[in-house]
Amino acid sequence: MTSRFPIERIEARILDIPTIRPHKLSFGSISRQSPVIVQLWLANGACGFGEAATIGGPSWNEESPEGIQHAISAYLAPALLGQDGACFETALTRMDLACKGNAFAKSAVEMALIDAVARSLSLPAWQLLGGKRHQSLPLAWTLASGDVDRDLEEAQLRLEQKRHRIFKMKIGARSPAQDVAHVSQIARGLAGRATLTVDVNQAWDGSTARRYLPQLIDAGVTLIEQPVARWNVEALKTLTATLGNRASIMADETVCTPQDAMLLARAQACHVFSLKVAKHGGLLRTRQVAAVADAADIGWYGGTMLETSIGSAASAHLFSTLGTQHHGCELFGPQLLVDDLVTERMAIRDFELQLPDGPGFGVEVDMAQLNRFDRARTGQAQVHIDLGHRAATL
Ligand SMILES: O=C(O)C[C@H]1C=CC(=O)O1
Ligand SMILES: [Mn+2]
Repeated sequence: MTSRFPIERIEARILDIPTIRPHKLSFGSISRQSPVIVQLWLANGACGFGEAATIGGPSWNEESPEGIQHAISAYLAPALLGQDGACFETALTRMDLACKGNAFAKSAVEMALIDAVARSLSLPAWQLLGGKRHQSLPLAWTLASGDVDRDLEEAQLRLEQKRHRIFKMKIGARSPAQDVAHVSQIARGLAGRATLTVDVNQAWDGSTARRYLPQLIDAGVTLIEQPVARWNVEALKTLTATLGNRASIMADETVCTPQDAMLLARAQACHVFSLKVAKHGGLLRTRQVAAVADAADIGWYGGTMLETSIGSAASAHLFSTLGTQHHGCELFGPQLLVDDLVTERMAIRDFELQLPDGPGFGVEVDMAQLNRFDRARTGQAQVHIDLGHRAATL
């Protein structure tokens, strides 16, 4: 069989882009994002873009920007050069043979491949991913300044602008009692005008979660993300069974592979999966995890790793193809960054992200912006996270 879209060149670079304010999570505080941006050229001249963003270097999970860039240039790119770019599954299998794990790195390459092939065909990426079912999705914003007044100010503004009315609060860095007080104050300030989520990012053990989650639910929280360590499926299962009639439990770090999804589904250990293209290892594998959710009557949420508009648009194309049992999305990454890499961002109207059309992912990359933030040009140091008072308590 002759190759229709031979892959000619693949390049990966690390960018450093400051955030508009410190973003505080259970494991530390970040003040910049360091996405890896992939460019993939086909022999026909088409070029696609992909992105893998981590949070706090290798703090959210094992992969770091430096490791991702290395995996791509040393192992994944050589496995794909000269291959037919249109055979997406074969490309994924070749990457698996060349490299175990490294889901984020693979996702960035697969993204660039799908963008390049879709552009060659003058099609939106969603056309290659099953077809568009949603024109827009409710868009959440994360309140994570660490300060109640600042969080409330941010939320008020975003409500007035009709951009967001779902707010996710990052907790788990302070004591559970302090977190309950913080969340309750915000809930009182926004009463009746917003939906509230908390993301504990694995910080609590099972008994802390059993004791404090009911208090957060009493305060008005309706969706609870990854309250316990990613291995702690037993605790997730208990929380799902006991809190299920009052709030939904969402798995994030626990659900990466389709096998993780099966395990959670069999154990009835959550109500919702947070889907993230990077942790699932690409757009196609995110569809596999979503299919398990669908088959098990589990809902989905369009998650983010705080990508620029490149990775966010790619995720938006995929999310636009998924089923109806969703809890909206949080593709707000571009808004948290001081600047973006595309000429025009996806639009937000009436609290909803307008899901883009093509060609490819439907965003045009501004090469001057890529060069402006390129670590190879700016010579920035590899500083990713401030462990702050979390480390001081150890
Ligand atoms: O969900 C996460 O764990 C990571 C990320 C998503 C939104 C946000 O503020 O942080
Ligand atoms: Mn999360």
